[in-house]
Amino acid sequence: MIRSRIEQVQAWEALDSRGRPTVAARVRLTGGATGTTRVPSGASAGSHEARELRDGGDRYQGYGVRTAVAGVIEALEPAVRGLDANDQATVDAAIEQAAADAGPDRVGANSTLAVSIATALAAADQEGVDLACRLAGDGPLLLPMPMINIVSGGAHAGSAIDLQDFLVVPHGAASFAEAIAWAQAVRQRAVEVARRRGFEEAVLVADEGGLGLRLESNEAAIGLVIEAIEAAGLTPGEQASVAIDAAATEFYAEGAYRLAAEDRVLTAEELITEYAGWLDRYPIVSIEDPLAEDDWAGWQTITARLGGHCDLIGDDLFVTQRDRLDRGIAERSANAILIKVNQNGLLSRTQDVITAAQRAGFRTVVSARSGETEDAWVADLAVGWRAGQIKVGSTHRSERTAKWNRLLEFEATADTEWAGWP
Ligand SMILES: C=C(OP(=O)(O)O)C(=O)O
Ligand SMILES: [Mg+2]
Repeated sequence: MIRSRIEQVQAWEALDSRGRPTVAARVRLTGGATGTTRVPSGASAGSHEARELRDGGDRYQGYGVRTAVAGVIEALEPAVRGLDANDQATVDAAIEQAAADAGPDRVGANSTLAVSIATALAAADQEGVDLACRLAGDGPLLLPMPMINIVSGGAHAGSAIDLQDFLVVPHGAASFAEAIAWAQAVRQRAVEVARRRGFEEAVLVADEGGLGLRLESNEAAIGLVIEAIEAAGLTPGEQASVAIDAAATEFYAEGAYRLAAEDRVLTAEELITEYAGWLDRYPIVSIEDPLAEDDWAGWQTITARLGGHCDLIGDDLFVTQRDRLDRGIAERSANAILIKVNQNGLLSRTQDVITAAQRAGFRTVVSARSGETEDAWVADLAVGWRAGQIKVGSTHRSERTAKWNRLLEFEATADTEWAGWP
């Protein structure tokens, strides 16, 4: 008997970290192994992402996923039952075909990802190894450099400021554990810095655990992170620097970038000049989504101007889709990519995207979503695919610490390499 055949797929509604329903699934194999997962969900989602299916109507204010759960049971389980879970590509192809046959009103990317990931976890369970080891094959596991949210704005913090994330990158750390310890100290000090500036609400955390502060400008958030780095006893630029996720699609409309917190409207050229000024004044190692998802011309301009100075990471630009990445590589738009498996909807296709990006010399950052769960497998993806960097939120929310703790466990118990600043 082949013990790794898929015998059963179960699915149900679980809750994500925003308290919204999300699809959960369990895959059981003939040998008794199981894989269980809950899928994450974005708030500042790109419009070209694989679509998650939501019920609409009044139930859970339109956030229910009963239809997506039914899609797993009725459309996907019959398609994958009997397949070998060790053959992820064949399972994913069957999921993709069944999803296409059923149509987007019955099966969403949240349905397909649940089965795809649960299959990979079941196969790892059957083999008695971590998912990271299966993904790495014979290669060594690489612990990624973390970037950790300190100040939040945009869709994750009630638009307190316009740009979405101001993060710390502890690139001078000698190990992953030291990197987390430094980042945690910076996050802790940021609360004190904010209180000194009169922000009593600095105890409030945004969706990914950053501080949601109504600062006087977006640039002020950079200054606050730098001050917190210094307060933690670290040297900005040498031991720790700033990363930004502008999530610019969220403040772009009709050809212009509107910074509401500063009452300014900028063209792409003016916004690029703004970023260039920040790069002159502060140690900034990366800017994610500096421009909107379809502003390809702006992306070309910023990559030509600033690509030699920092990572320009495409999130909403690429949405972990191969065709958009290929265009970015050909046109020299961006020099790095954010990898979010639920933007794609299938594990093996996501692996194809990160492999293509690495071959093209792009930096790669595996990322969680703003709506997360206690699942930690995103850490396995980063380590097994040797991404080099990871972004899963702050050190102050347990759906985030689940991932940091998984990486700390890898460092303490497995044979790993430390990416350092890749
Ligand atoms: C993680 C992010 O946010 P969301 O999940 O809301 O898209 C992001 O924009 O990088
Ligand atoms: Mg982003």
